[in-house]
Amino acid sequence: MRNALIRLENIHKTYTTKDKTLHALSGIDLQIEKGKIFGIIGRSGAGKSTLIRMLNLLEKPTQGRVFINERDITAISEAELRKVRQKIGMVFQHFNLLTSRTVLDNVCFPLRLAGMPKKERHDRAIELLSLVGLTDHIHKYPRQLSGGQQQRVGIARALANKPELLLCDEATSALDPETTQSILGLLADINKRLGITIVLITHGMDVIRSICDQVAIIDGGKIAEMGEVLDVFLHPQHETTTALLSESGVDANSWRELVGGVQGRIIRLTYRGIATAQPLLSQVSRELNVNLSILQGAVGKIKDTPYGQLVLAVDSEEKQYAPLAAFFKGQDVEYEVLKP
Ligand SMILES: Nc1ncnc2c1ncn2[C@@H]1O[C@H](COP(=O)(O)OP(=O)(O)OP(=O)(O)O)[C@@H](O)[C@H]1O
Repeated sequence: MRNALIRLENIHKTYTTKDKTLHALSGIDLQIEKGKIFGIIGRSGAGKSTLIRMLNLLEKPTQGRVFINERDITAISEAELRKVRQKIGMVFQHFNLLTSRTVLDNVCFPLRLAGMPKKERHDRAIELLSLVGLTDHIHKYPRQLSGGQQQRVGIARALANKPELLLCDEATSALDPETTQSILGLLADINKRLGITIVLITHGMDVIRSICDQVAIIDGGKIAEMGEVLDVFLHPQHETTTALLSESGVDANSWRELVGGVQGRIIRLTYRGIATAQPLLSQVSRELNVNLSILQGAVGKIKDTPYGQLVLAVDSEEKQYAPLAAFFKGQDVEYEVLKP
């Protein structure tokens, strides 16, 4: 891949305890492009935390290699690794702030560790706290802030050393839905404005849908499926993906329950980048004299792209099917026959 910031090569992680050996990750190959937001989703115990902690080697692989900017960081000294880690920010589920320090001091802390002079780190921290919208709270203590505000401090702190990569370990799991959206909005903004690559792990497809460009679904320590979020949402291939989508209200298969009483063909139309296919349906129905009834429909937005997917029953003369397919293909609408 051109522009890969991260490349994992055949990563295995085995935990050995007294009475058993557990394969937390088995043969993970993965590339993450610079400037993207990459989501890792899976059920509890699938291996997400182990995987994200591999990216800064907080967790060392039992086998395999981790490359950042094509440099193998499994083969460098601890001192070099510390420098690499300074350029990787990390945001945690429970914020991990220093409770006895003010908001300002929390953000200054990593800068002090990096050896930045006092005045400079003060100015940089003020600038970062303004970026995350906390200018009015810099002298407060973490306990005086809401969960969302504490996470904003966590994000400002993670950005302190101008990282190239931001790792978010369930960054919104402890927050209510509204606060989750505002934190996701902040992360998307940071990605866009500062060009920082973000890797996040989550249990929720809604998080993936809101801000990610690419997604990997992991199951039992392996990658079940991986790709562009739009493709994975619209054409899930693996049963874990389908189950996770269905839990977040995206059920691509409910049309099957209606299919018994339907005459004619069943087709599926998928479109991206246009808000609604309604005018196309009216036009084709009029021009080709076909009756279309909607068995299932979903319209929405994935990140910034509107999309729709409609399952239709077509009542028509046999000779009209070919022009019908041609019409949609000509409109950049994907046309699939689900039942001939
Ligand atoms: N230090 C450890 N020692 C032994 N087993 C571990 C250790 N860390 C993780 N595991 C095991 O490895 C597997 C993967 O764990 P991991 O925490 O990566 O999953 P996860 O997908 O992040 O789960 P969750 O969503 O619940 O956090 C689990 O079976 C877990 O019990």
